[in-house]
Amino acid sequence: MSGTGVASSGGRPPLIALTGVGKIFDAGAGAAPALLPSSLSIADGEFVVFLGPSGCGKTTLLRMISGLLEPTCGTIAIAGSPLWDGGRCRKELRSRLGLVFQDAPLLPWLTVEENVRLPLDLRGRSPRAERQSGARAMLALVGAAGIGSRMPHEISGGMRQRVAIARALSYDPDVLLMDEPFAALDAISREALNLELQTLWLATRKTVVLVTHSMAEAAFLADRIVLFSPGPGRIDTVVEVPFPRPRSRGLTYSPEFQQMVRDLHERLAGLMEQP
Ligand SMILES: Nc1ncnc2c1ncn2[C@@H]1O[C@H](COP(=O)(O)OP(=O)(O)OP(=O)(O)O)[C@@H](O)[C@H]1O
Repeated sequence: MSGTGVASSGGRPPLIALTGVGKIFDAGAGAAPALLPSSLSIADGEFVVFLGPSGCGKTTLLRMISGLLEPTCGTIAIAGSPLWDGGRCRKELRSRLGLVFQDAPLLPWLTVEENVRLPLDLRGRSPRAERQSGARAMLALVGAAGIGSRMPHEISGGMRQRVAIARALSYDPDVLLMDEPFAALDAISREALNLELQTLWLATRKTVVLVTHSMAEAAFLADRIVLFSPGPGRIDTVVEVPFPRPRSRGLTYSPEFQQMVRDLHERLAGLMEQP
């Protein structure tokens, strides 16, 4: 396992460039920073995982990259253009970012297919038939073909997360931002979805930024793992994951994989012990 405190994307041009990005929620006296200034470059097509203890600012940083939350300091650039412009998130850049959260907020009065189609329907730029076929193709891509006419309460938690991913992909974003997308699932479903997410990523080569607490999930999915120090958090180290793809379930039983998980554990424990 190699690690570096320099958060670069290995010489490739960054799709996402974070420079000194930090956040203080309440700038009043005594307010503690949620994230200390942090820098990172993410290349087009990379799979990056944010890993760190609770409260270290992973979600805060992901929300800032998604354009939902304005940084207190620093700059975020998407394909070389600043995401924020005079306190406003630039819509044309935000539309290049797809979001998936832990509990997929599907609208309960719409069918699965209507939920997936919703971003396209709201934009209304393409004909209805095209939106319908696009939504079906996205459901097939995430392993949820044939459930389009069901209602959200009729499908399992794993299926709901698949639907949320299909919806995020429906408008063909360049980047998929995922905040603990599988945390609420049982271990078997989570493992299956990790395998499917890898397959999806290999097929689409979207840039993915995923937040997790799971060291095994990070080691299985990531090209690079970004380790955060505890609160007030900041990006501490970036670790390259050497395992070739496609990665199989068998990899997780190998001594190399288990060593990597142990190393991650020790690094995080070391960060927790720092004064
Ligand atoms: N809206 C908010 N207002 C005030 N403080 C906040 C807000 N959101 C987060 N924080 C604080 O910012 C810090 C970082 O929170 P954040 O949710 O980003 O951490 P995290 O690493 O994602 O944690 P977890 O892994 O538990 O989800 C925490 O101290 C949290 O209490």
